[in-house]
Amino acid sequence: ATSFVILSVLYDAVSCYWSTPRRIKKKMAMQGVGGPKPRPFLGNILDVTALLSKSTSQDMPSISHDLVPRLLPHYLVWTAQFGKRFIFWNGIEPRMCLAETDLIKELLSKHSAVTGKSWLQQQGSSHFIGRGLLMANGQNWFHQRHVVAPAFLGNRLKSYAGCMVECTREMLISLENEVKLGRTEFEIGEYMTRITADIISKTEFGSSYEKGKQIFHLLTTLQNLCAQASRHLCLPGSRFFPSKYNREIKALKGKVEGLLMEIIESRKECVENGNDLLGMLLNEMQNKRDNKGFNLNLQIIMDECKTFFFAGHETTALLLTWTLMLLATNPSWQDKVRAEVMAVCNRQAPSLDHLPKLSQLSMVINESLRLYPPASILPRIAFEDIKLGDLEIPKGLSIWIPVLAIHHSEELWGKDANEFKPERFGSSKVFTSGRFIPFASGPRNCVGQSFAVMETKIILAMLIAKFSFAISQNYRHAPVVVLTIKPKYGVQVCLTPLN
Ligand code: HEM
Repeated sequence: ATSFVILSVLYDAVSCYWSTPRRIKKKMAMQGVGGPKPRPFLGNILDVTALLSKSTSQDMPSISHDLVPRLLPHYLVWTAQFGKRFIFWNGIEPRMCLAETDLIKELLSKHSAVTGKSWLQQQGSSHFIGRGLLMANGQNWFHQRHVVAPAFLGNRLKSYAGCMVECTREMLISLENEVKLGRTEFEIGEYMTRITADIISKTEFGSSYEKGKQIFHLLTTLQNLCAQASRHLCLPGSRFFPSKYNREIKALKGKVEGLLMEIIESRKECVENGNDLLGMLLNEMQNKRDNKGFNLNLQIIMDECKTFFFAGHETTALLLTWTLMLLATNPSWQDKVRAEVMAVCNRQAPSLDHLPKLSQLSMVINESLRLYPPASILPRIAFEDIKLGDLEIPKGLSIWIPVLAIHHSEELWGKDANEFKPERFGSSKVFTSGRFIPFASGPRNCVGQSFAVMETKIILAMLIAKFSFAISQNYRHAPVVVLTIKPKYGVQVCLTPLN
């Protein structure tokens, strides 16, 4: 029996590290899809790192939005060499870059049930978000999505607006107080990170939100540690090494889950009344307890809570930060949006009736999502052989959709693709062409999209009505990618209160 186990482990290792990737490579090569030569175990990781460290070694010379040469230099090098479709290797995982919008649309809609998140991705994030919705696959994903989606729709979604307004009011008071004390320059990204954390903590945990914020603080540290540790994942068995990272990760994970359990325990008696996200999940767990089907257990509930924070907090903060940078450097659009907010809201806090009327603001937000999409890449893996357009995609192939490159493509957007021109979102045609995918598309799109847009509109409308802002001399334009697109040194703006 022991030799059988050893043989089967050996077989799995050879299959995972050698024969499967080579089978995939051969099948794609036969269809004319080539790519750069990989190194053993590391694939093309070193090529990507070298190109990126060169392209991001300095700040951008001006506030230009031409981000692809800086943030996806490998995409440019390899498309020039191999065409629109090419395969590169992230360690042992072959990845096909797919930039054709009709094929992307087909993949994300028609094939959503037989594609999902790869083992490598799940491993990289397993300690901080586990198998929450973002990393779930197959039937588990399907059930989790059905449980979670109602929390982001209709009246439930609307019920979060009051909390968003309240958190923004608090932020504006603190900004006003600092201005009164003589401060003029603010790193606005810090404020946006804090307000989106406040909002998600309150909507997730209701009255336990202070403890929620403590959890989120630990989760951020955990996420950074996991990002560092995942660089070594290409080495077989590395996740089992008792390294310093792995020990720290384990300890932090235990602390986060301990605190989450404390909140859950304290809520046991009042589960029925929970009108926050956690309450909804706990209710669902009680209702379905006797069902034979999908079991929403405490571990999944904890993973879901961590996932909402991870997926919803930094992305929205970055959307707000980049939009403020764009408005600070385009004063005519700032004036236009302010005039619209004044006309629609008439010095009141934005209400649910006001939000759809803020069309100039929507156009600016969309243009910001196009130029600076927080999620710059969409990854998928094929769980079965798929026929995609003229391509036969073999089971096990990872597909890498370069959202940033699609959003900046001159072929798709015209010669002014790298310019800030919100007016291009004046027509609804933009949304059907498949070239605008900041929230992905199809059944597995962002479940929090409406939440994020509502939050962004409320915060920006309230901020723009209180302050005018200009970019500071100290701002250094240096976007970098660390999972999301970030301003390396923050965004410094000078605020002037409006009367
Ligand atoms: C501007 C803000 C946001 C952006 C740009 C964004 C973008 C995205 C994208 C591109 C995906 C697909 C990822 C993939 O499948 O690889 C996604 C999924 C997801 N997002 Fe968002 N998101 C934002 C805000 C939010 C918020 C506020 C929440 C929740 C409170 C949220 C929760 C999720 C979840 C749970 C998923 C996984 C959905 C699934 O796989 O079914 N997101 N988001």
